[in-house]
Amino acid sequence: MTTPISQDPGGSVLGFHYPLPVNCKTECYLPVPIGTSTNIQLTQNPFCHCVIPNIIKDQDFVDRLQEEILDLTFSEKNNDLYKFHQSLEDLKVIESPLISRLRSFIYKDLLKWIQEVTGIELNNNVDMSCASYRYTDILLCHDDELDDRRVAFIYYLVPKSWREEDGGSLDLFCVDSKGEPREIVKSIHPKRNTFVFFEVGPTSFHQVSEILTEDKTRLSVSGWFHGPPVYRPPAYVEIPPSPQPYLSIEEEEFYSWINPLYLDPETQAEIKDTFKEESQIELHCFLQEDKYEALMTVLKSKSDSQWKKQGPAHKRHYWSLDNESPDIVQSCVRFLQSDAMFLVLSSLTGLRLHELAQVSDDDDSDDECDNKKDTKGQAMCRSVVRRWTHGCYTLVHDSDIESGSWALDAVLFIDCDDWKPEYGGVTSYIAKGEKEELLSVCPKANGLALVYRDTETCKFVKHLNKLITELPNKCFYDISSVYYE
Ligand SMILES: O=C(O)CCC(=O)C(=O)O
Ligand SMILES: [Fe+2]
Repeated sequence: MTTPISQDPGGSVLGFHYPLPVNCKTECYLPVPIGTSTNIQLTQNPFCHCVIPNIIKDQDFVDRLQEEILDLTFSEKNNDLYKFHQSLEDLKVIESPLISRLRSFIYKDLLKWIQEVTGIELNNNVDMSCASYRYTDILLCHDDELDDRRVAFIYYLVPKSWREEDGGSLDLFCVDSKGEPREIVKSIHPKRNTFVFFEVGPTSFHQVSEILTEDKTRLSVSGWFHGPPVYRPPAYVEIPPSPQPYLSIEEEEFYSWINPLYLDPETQAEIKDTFKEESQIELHCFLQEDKYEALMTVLKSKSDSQWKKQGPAHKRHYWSLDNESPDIVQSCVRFLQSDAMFLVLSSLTGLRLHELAQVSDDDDSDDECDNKKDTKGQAMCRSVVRRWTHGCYTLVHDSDIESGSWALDAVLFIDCDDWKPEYGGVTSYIAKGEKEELLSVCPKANGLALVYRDTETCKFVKHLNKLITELPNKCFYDISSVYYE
């Protein structure tokens, strides 16, 4: 049994004549709609979503709508999660004829239909904007949950020639037992004049994969239907591996690693002055050249299977080294975690990372630091060896315990000659809840980037995009250490 959604054929300006499906709570494949040659697919897996191809019958309307959208002003949106352009105008009130008609189609006809099909209660709150994704743009894994969003929708206006290889698929993730995204189980490739909607909930993890075509634009109109908020279970909080106190290594071993420049008291004093002023500094040529080269050679010789993929996708994607066999990489980590290194870092930063560290009088000037130092115990450190390839990133997330404490970040970059910020892979520091970037660190070969961050600062590594495939190596490595006073 079917019922046309539009009671008045004249009123259905966009030619929406799909029959109303009955009892669509389970996976089903709806009958061919009247007047079109395609099918609606409503699916429950991995979460309730629906693809309506060819939704608007009038192709001329679609083409003119696109022209009207392209006349809007777009502004760049760029942060840890995304890079694309979004319309500036408020589409809630915009009066351009075709966009207004699309809006009323979505918020009258479609809203009613979606409520019936999904059983989700919706109100008349409207959210709608246009997005334009170009080469290397992306929207990483997220769940859309915010306040009373209940159903997300996207109407695609990509060129007819859009192919799978052009990227920009809407990827849907399934979740693991902790409710975190595990893997992509479905990719919806954008098609002109296709309308997609899905239920927003704790498991609605999805992403827009990177745009890989240089000459086509993925244009879309998207937004949310709102309704009574639903219960959201608290997000899983992960416990990072515990930091460790410093290790003892042979003096000789320590001196074989470090560039002697950084042991010179005068240089140390200069670095410390800059660091105290700016809370950050980049130390060039940090390792002795022969050690750096040897370290790089061994890292490059590691097989893919020695690199372990780190997730989940709504927090991070990079490769970390499963370092079991003793080799030069492990020696470098031991050097970075050594008591001598804690002491040198104290001299370079003025932080008290070692009981023998001299803390000068002017170190007591900062009240905030004072309070913190009163409560400190033994200094600790944690290190990870990472490989950054095309598609890697980290995201800022609410349940990040890591960014809840004062810490000194020390990242040693390897094999990243000629790295350009537009490739991604840049570490950005931002104040919690703010958009403005406080600092960005671009990988520099054999550079040690030191950043002292407070509890209100978080960091992320920007998505590494397709531009890195220009480079012969197509990746870089780092050893990231965090020191706690
Ligand atoms: O454009 C798409 O396919 C999805 C967009 C999306 O997920 C969003 O804007 O939150
Ligand atoms: Fe989304």
